[in-house]
Amino acid sequence: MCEKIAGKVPEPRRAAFRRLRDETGEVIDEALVLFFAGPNSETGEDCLELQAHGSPAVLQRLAALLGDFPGCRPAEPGEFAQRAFLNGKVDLTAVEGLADLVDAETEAQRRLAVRQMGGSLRDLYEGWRTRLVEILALAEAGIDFVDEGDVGGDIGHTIAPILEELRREIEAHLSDARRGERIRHGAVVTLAGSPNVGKSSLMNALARREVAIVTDVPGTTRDRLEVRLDLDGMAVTVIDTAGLRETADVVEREGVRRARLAIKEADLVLLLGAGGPPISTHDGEVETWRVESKVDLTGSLPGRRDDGTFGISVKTGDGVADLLDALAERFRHDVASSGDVLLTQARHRRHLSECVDALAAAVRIGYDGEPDLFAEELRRAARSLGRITGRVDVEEVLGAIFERLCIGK
Ligand SMILES: Nc1nc2c(c(=O)[nH]1)N(C=O)[C@@H](CNc1ccc(C(=O)N[C@@H](CCC(=O)O)C(=O)O)cc1)CN2
Ligand SMILES: Nc1nc2c(ncn2[C@@H]2O[C@H](COP(=O)(O)OP(=O)(O)OP(=O)(O)O)[C@@H](O)[C@H]2O)c(=O)[nH]1
Ligand SMILES: [Mg+2]
Repeated sequence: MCEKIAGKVPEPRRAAFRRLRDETGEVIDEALVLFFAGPNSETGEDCLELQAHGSPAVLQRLAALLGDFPGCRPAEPGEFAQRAFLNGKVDLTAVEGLADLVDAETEAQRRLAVRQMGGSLRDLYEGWRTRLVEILALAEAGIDFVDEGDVGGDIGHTIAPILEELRREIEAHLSDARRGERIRHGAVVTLAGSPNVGKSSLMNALARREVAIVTDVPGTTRDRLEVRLDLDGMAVTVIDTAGLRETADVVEREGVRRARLAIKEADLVLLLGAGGPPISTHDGEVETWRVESKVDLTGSLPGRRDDGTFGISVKTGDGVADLLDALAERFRHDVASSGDVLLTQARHRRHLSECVDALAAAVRIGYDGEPDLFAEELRRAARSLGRITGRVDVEEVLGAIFERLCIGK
């Protein structure tokens, strides 16, 4: 430890009150000081915290004084987490969990992130990797000693079902209907329909503020507008779009093109119409709910109807709460599953798919078919799992993960 502060550092993990002074003895601030002795700290290194009053003047003066300490400099973005990783305190999935926790807006996002930070994914993936490495050891023992004649024998029969079981487990984890990723990113609900049907009015009602311009001129909305809602713990992005119609106006035509894109990327489309025949979105793929708007004018029934459609009036407010309830209900399953061990990143999905491919190749080749090639596929499968937690080929994934974290994390 630096000799300037030796003897003045409080006992580890006990907050102490200290007056922070400059060289002349002038008091800069009154602070709480907390010392963590490595390796029992967040980064695994010695950490000294000065919990001062956060005004710009105090921080600037402290930063300047600390800059004079040998080896002291401001942290790079994500450097604390990076050091924790490099010192073996956490794996990559825990760092990703921490980054998600810092960004979490809803209860489902928080719960998913905190579990991941606590090692839920690391345990799962490292567990699979350990099993693979054991099988690999068995296979390699067979390969190495095959000339000696005795170990080879039945290895192929022993290994095949274990590999199949592993592959099945990983595939089940992969086919989760993207629940984890949807919780993390938020579900997307797109408001669509002809011009003037009240999409932007509904948007404003859902957002409880005037996000979108509303006028009685058809074709008012051209840009795509987004708001984030917290529906009983689920993050939902609602997108308002340009009314769908053929038009010679170049600007509006671009708006309609973007509206169609927003419909494609939606988890759910609310297709608004002022009664009359249903409007086609030209896309049967996306789940679509029909919403009859302006029921105060038509006299139609507000709320959810027996045929699954909704009636709303943004003017009187009738039916809007029912629609919100139904949306929350629609995503309740996702919120409930935030306590499960879920895949949360496309990065995990990619490596897991590689792993499954390699396992399938290994099974196809078979230990008895071509032991060297078989073992090579198993190594490829283990490497893919190792990349998720950061046990191998770390460099290429590091930057992408750590730069998401803010300075000082
Ligand atoms: N004041 C303060 N609050 C904070 C942080 C911090 O660094 N300082 N954190 C910053 O992100 C978070 C807490 N994260 C922490 C993570 C690990 C350890 C730690 O001392 N770990 C030891 C002992 C663990 C234990 O007692 O179980 C270790 O891992 O060995 C401390 C804080 C949120 N709140
Ligand atoms: N009476 C009544 N008028 C409504 C209701 N909802 C919207 N309006 C009116 O309908 C007109 C069009 O509303 P908008 O929300 O701008 O419609 P839009 O679908 O966004 O229209 P575009 O952006 O042009 O596609 C405005 O004059 C609104 O005040 C409603 O529930 N009842
Ligand atoms: Mg509009």
